[in-house]
Amino acid sequence: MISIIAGGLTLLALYLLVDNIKSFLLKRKFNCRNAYYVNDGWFGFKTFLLLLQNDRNGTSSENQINNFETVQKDTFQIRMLGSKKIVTRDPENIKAMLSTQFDHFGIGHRYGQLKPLLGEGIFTVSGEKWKHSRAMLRPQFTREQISHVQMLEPHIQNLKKHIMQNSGNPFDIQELLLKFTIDTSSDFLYGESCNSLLEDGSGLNGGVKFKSNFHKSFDYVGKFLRYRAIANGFYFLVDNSKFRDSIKSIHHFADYYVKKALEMPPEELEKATKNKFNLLFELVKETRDPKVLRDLTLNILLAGRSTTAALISFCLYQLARNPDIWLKLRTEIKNSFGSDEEGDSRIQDITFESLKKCEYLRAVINETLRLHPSAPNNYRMATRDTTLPRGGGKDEQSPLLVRKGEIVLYSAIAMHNNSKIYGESFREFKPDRWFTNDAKHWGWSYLPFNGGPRVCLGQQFALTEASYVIARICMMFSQIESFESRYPPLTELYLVMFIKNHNNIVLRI
Ligand code: HEM
Repeated sequence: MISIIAGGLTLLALYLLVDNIKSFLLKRKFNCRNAYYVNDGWFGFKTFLLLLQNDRNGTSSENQINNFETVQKDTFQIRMLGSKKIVTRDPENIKAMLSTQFDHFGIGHRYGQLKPLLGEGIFTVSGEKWKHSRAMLRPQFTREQISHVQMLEPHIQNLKKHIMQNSGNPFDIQELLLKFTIDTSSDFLYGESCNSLLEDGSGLNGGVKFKSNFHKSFDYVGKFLRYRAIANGFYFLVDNSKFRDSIKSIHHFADYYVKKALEMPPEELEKATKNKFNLLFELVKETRDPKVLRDLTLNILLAGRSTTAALISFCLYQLARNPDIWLKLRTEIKNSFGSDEEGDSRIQDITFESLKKCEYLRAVINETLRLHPSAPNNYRMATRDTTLPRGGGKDEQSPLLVRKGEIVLYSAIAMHNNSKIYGESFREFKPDRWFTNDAKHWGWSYLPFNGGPRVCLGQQFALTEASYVIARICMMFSQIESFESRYPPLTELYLVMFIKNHNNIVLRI
């Protein structure tokens, strides 16, 4: 027995020795230097516990920004639970991973982590499968941009009813926005909304009781998946029966519509598509595999619903804190589309194109996503031995060796909050910065939607939907006030960053 253990240890020592020699030679070959090393002295256990603590306290996004400021580096190395990780906010390194060296980096354990909910879809797969998924979905997004705004108005009316019920008292807009975006997403994806905003229980659509189950299940699973992502390669340990039951109820929802679409005769399907766009009907023309249809639509739902709700929620939080900006934005919107107050609302004039012309609105949204990116951090895993262009050595100008299987964490929120890029006012909400010359040079330093081949497919969709909601709120209400005194606010991170607990605001006509 002792000889087996001794043999095993010798083999391990030999493997480590050979691996270290390989690293040494690769570093020499590519002129690499090491990145600054943040060592907690406990094999990364303290770092991990701190991460969980910050998560609980709502300070994890703040902590990400502070970590870079503390070490005064744009790239550093840490050890978490024994394994080395490179952490970066350097735009050059992020660009390399997402674009110029796209093939050298993959999405790591994402498939296993998200598979129970998403199966094989654009968000979870790589290589040829990903290319196929993306090629199938891309045409739907260009078409969709044109037709989607009119579809939003009935849901705006449902949202307004809730706001009016609070008649000038604080209420949690974030909760309502999550319902709003699941209503609009289900409408867009399946041609029928789950109508979670309707108070009359009319979630009983077509005999399936979605209302209470669907959005609650989706929220629960979203939270749970975050912990599977944190567990990294050990994601399979993060599981419970509520998680599995919630997924069943989400699948039940999607399968109901998929079955309905597959049972439709082709002429009826064609007629229905002409009346009103929905993604499922378009995809049924490409494939009749129910599992593929479920996976594709749920991937879009996960990617697009909470991210857009978070953007609108943070935007209203900022507008409520900044009366001058609210006034300036309302003036632009009133000039373009009128207002309820003046009795000259021109909802029919709000289109994809006319919203794009509202420059101040776009600057307000850009600035919201700079300070509060819905996906504040992300990671990639090296698929081969490779390098990153910067981060090595004291001056961080030397390349950095990344061995196959190593994880590089990148933080959009820390990059967006870097004074070297955004100047001394980097913490302030200043939409006007988007009209300065500096803005022309931000490029890869501004990355709310990622970049490169896996850039967000729904970027225009999300910007249009958020612009529409914010424009309509400006038209319907003359005053906005916030009851969240903390700045920056405490946040919670599931897969998407939200304001922790509630975003309590008041809207008055
Ligand atoms: C403010 C709203 C949104 C933000 C900030 C956002 C951000 C992102 C980011 C950062 C990624 C890259 C994830 C990664 O590769 O690791 C992504 C991917 C994606 N997003 Fe969005 N997103 C938003 C809304 C939407 C919407 C509304 C849709 C669809 C309706 C959508 C569809 C997708 C899809 C399909 C991908 C995967 C692309 C691929 O891997 O090829 N997103 N999004």
